[in-house]
Amino acid sequence: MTPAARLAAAAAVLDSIAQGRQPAEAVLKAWGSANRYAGSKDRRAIADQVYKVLRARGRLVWAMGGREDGRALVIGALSLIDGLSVEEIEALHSGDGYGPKPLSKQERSRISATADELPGWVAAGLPEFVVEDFKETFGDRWAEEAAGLMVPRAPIDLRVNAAKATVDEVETELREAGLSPERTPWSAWGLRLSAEPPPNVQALEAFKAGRIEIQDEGSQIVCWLAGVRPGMTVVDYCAGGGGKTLGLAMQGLAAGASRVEEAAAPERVWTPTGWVDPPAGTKTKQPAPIARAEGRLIACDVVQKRLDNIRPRLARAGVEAELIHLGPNGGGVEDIVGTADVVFVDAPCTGAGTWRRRPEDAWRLKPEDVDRMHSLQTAILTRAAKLVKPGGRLVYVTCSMLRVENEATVDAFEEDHPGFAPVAIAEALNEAAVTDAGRATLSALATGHRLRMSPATTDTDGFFVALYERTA
Ligand SMILES: C[S@@+](CC[C@H](N)C(=O)[O-])C[C@H]1O[C@@H](n2cnc3c(N)ncnc32)[C@H](O)[C@@H]1O
Repeated sequence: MTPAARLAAAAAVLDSIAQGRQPAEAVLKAWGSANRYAGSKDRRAIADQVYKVLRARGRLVWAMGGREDGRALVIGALSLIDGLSVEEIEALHSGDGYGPKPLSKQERSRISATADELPGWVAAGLPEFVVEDFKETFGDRWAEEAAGLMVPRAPIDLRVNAAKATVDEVETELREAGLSPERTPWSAWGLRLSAEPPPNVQALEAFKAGRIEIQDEGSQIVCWLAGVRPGMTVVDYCAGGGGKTLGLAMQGLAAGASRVEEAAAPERVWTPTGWVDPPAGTKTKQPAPIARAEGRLIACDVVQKRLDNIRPRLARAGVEAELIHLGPNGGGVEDIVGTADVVFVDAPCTGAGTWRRRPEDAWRLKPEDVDRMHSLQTAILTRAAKLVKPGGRLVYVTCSMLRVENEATVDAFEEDHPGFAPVAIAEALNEAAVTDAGRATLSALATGHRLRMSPATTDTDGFFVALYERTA
């Protein structure tokens, strides 16, 4: 494809992203499948152009006089981000072949204009109501936090599965596969891969055999703060894709079972009616060992499909868990009420902490979505709290950076639940699978029982966590 044709394709992809709810990555993949003539270099160049625009969208809409279509945003990016002259941009818009049609008078005048003074929220690259929330939360540091959220190419973090390997073993294995993993600074079980060039983690033997999972370091840390120990009853109340379920399971491994003997473990396969042993002599690709945690691990969700999707992940990791499909008002867990040692609430949220990976979500968010999330989170936390036994721990987590979903939600919970006492993050870190640097840094960042991580402060996705112990 010519450079001009790639620009036209990027504009079309941006229009599809704006019209739907699909992640940008999925839209790009679909475009690639529908346009087989595009080679890998073309697809890469188009993806780069698309993400460049998504990360600077607010600024580009502003520069292009309020236009939000893909063509205008691509033209704006060529001028504002790539620094191309009007003539260079015109040359790419000759209308020849599959390239975009010539610039209109209005487009030419927009990119010829000297840059206006940008309002703060436009310069920050976030929606205006988000910037207001950031100012309240971060004070003078708001712009730094906002910039961190829109940085390109967030690294890819892996969590090593203690049931199957050590960090040293996986690090060696990945190096032998030609990758350059580094230890994550805070989580003791994390390895970090550069996003450039993008590694195909799912194709790695270590992934297929369940020795690693893709999990942001911040997400690993919130699991370690749950304080799960062997023998406990642990409820992952909003289990979703099961990422945290697997992290929690790792903490619950009995000391003696922390490494599974692959040869000794029976191979079992998942069928719709449960786990069965395959007939003698059958070879199966199912990862063999089940690292049986002592106690109970229960993963709940209101969406059955999400629970179904956890099964292969559990199987790959060699973990057993009970899966419970919750009713719309939390029905289905009556027998657990007041019995759980740990209830982990990874609440539905706007995902504003992950915008460095999915910048398109920033522009889809409406203020009313955030308020709706706050109400849902408060209701879920209240329901989930009932499952905690006296002396047990309640963990509230979001991957949002917004005060309304974090401080405001736990403020409301604390006011209505005097029987839940705060547990200091610093105290929880003493038992957590973190490095010495992690213990020091995260303790210093915490405000008592609340901790906020972010791209700007911890180089992780944005996470908020609050810890409680049921005292009455
Ligand atoms: C942030 S996601 C969980 C991500 C997951 N813990 C992980 O690490 O992969 C939130 C989940 O909460 C679920 N959810 C939404 N409403 C709920 C409710 N009322 N009760 C329990 N879970 C709910 C959603 O279906 C979604 O899967």
